[in-house]
This record gives sequence, structure tokens and C-alpha cells, in this order.
Amino acid sequence: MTIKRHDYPTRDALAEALAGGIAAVLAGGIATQGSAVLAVSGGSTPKLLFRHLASTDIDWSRVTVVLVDERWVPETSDRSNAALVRDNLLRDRASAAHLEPFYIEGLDALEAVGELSQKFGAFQRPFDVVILGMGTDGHTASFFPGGNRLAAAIDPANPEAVIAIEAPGAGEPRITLTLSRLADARFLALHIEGEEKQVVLERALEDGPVEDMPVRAMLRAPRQEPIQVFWAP
Ligand SMILES: O=C(O)[C@H](O)[C@@H](O)[C@H](O)[C@H](O)COP(=O)(O)O
Repeated sequence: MTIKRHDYPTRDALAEALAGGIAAVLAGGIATQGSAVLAVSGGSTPKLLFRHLASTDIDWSRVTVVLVDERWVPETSDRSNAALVRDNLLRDRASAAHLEPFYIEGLDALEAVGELSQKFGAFQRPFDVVILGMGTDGHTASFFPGGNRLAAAIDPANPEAVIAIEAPGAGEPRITLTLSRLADARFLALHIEGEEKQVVLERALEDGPVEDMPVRAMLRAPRQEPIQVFWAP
């Protein structure tokens, strides 16, 4: 397992640096492929990062933004990751980017999986950039301890792009990109903040079952490049 730590004195300094790094990788993807895919997490941590990223000067019209995972709620819900991205990332210069959300009105997460798997399975591989978060229970994406499809979600040989998952700590049912779609990203960052998450990360880096702390599956995934861990107090 290789990680590279990037520690910053403040969350704002972290957001500025990480936004700059993401923008550079996306610009490289656009230059070489003509377009780029950025996969982002929801939750509370990425808001400041999104604000910084939105003002970076790249050709956002060539960027497709996808969600690492989504809570199965409409965009009118304040739990919607798609709404978080629309409100905080798809603005300023980044308003030209295209968001490909997961939520489909009228279907539950399980019913939507077939259509979503097809759609997201057809996306270019690998993604240019994947930004992960982490919960204090050791989940990342929607790979939750006790998740009903956790084994399939973190199976590196699973050919499916997305999976529906429910877990005691997850709130509503969720849709998540699978580990196999996330782990081969050209630039893969774990964005965590606060002392508590630092301690959780240290525990995750120790030996122990992935089922207890599913972020381990990502930290242990074989990669050419290290996972870039961005942390601020
Ligand atoms: O939709 C989600 O909940 C996420 O994508 C999830 O994996 C998130 O990254 C972590 O739960 C951290 O969340 P916080 O940033 O709120 O601590």
C-alpha cells in the first residue's frame, strides 16, 4: 500500500492546493483525450474544495463530473450529493461542466442499478480524477461496514460500474461506484480533515479486516501511483 501525505495548516490552504492539483490533471486529460472525467464525493468535507475548484481556469465544458456515491434522494433534499455539487462546484468557471447524476425519479436504488451500470460502465476508463472522503467508521464512497453488498462493491474483479448498497450507518439506500471503477483513477486523492479522521486513517493503515474499515480496500488496492492523502486539522 502506498500513500503520499500532503498536510496543510488550514482547510483553506488544503482546498486551494488540492483544487490546483485536480485542475492540472483535468487539463492534462483534456489536452491528451479531448475530455476529462472528475469523480467527487459528497458529505460536508468537499464544499470548500468545490468553491476553489469552481474558480480554476480550465476548459470546464470538456469535463464530466460524476459522483463517487449518492444517497438515494431527489435533488430537492439537503442530503443530495448531486445538489451539493450543483450548488458548490458547477458555478463560476465550472458552470460549463456537465454533471451526470445517479438519481432517477420514480425508481428505487435497486431498480435503477441496471440502467446506471450501463451508463456509467460506458464511461472512459480510467477516470482522470477521483476524490474520496472517509467517515469516522472507516467507510469511503458508500463502502460501509455492514453494507449488504459490501463484498461485491469492494471486489476488484467485479465488472459492474455501480452497485446499490444499504448499511446501518448509511442513512438512506445508496448507489456507489465500485472499487474497480475508482481505484485505477489517474489521480486518486483521499481528502480528510480533523484530528479524529487522522486517527481513523492511522488505524485503517494497520493490518486488519477490510470489512471492519472498508477504506482499507481502497488503501490496499494495487496502483501504479500512490493514493494522495490530503489532510488539514
Ligand atoms: O455521500 C457521502 O456520504 C460520501 O460520499 C461519503 O463517502 C463521504 O465522503 C464520507 O461520509 C465523509 O463525509 P463527511 O465529509 O461529511 O465527513
